[in-house]
Amino acid sequence: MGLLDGKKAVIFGIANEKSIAWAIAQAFRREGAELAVTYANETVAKRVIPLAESVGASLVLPCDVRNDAEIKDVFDKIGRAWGGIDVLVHSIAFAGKEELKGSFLNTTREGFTLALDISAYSLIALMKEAHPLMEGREGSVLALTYYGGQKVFPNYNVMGVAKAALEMSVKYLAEAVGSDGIRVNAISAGPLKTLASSGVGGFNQIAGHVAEKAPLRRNITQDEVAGAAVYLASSLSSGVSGEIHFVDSGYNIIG
Ligand SMILES: CCCCCCc1ccc(Oc2ccc(Oc3cccc(O)n3)cc2)c(O)c1
Repeated sequence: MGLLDGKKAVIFGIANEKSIAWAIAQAFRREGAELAVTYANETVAKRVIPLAESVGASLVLPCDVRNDAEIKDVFDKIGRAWGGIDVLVHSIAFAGKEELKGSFLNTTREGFTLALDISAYSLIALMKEAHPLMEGREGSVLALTYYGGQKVFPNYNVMGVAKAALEMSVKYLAEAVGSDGIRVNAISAGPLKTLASSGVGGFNQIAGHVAEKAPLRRNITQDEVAGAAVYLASSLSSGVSGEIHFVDSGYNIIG
């Protein structure tokens, strides 16, 4: 008896075996969910397709979230195959590498626009197409965020602004779709070594600081984020919406 038995879940953002989204896919499968997986581009395809097959994904589709036609195509295909969606996981972000180090003052208009488009607006773009497939199914939408969207972490720069926008979008979306029985939440994960984190200046220093100062005196794992994702995807969290749920060894409570 799995917590997600019979649930149809689409997961955006697996890039490789270190991805948070990959740990979520495995945990969802263990709990009985049926999976659809999307990948950003042909570069990551060669890693994602074998992973998706190994976890028995029913659908594996390309999706560049900057492209509204591709997003529409993904949900058309899922709608035809499944008739509906119960869970949507958004684990997507990007900023130019030159924006993720040095002074925030160096942020460019195009760097800002790109980061906000991919890392924040994309949740709204996905929800617009997913909404008709999710209404009335007590659906759950999950996004991934970081504390740098609430407090300043040098180098995180424009990604912090994007995460602030993402977190408020989670709340406005929760209000917009709540009457259709759809919940929208985010998991704010502590620093994790992923393909993405290699692009953020000062990552190792922050991860070391967390291990020293966080209540649990250690960094978290992808699997711990996945456990919270199962809870937020399942009916155990049926009363929770518009929430930013920290999985960070408690670091965010430290002054
Ligand atoms: C200074 C803060 C250190 C802790 C950062 C924790 C973290 C690690 C990874 C995170 O996810 C991303 C995703 C994409 C991203 O943009 C990238 C990643 C690699 C290359 C590149 O050009 N952009 C940056 C961070 C994230 O949002 C937060």
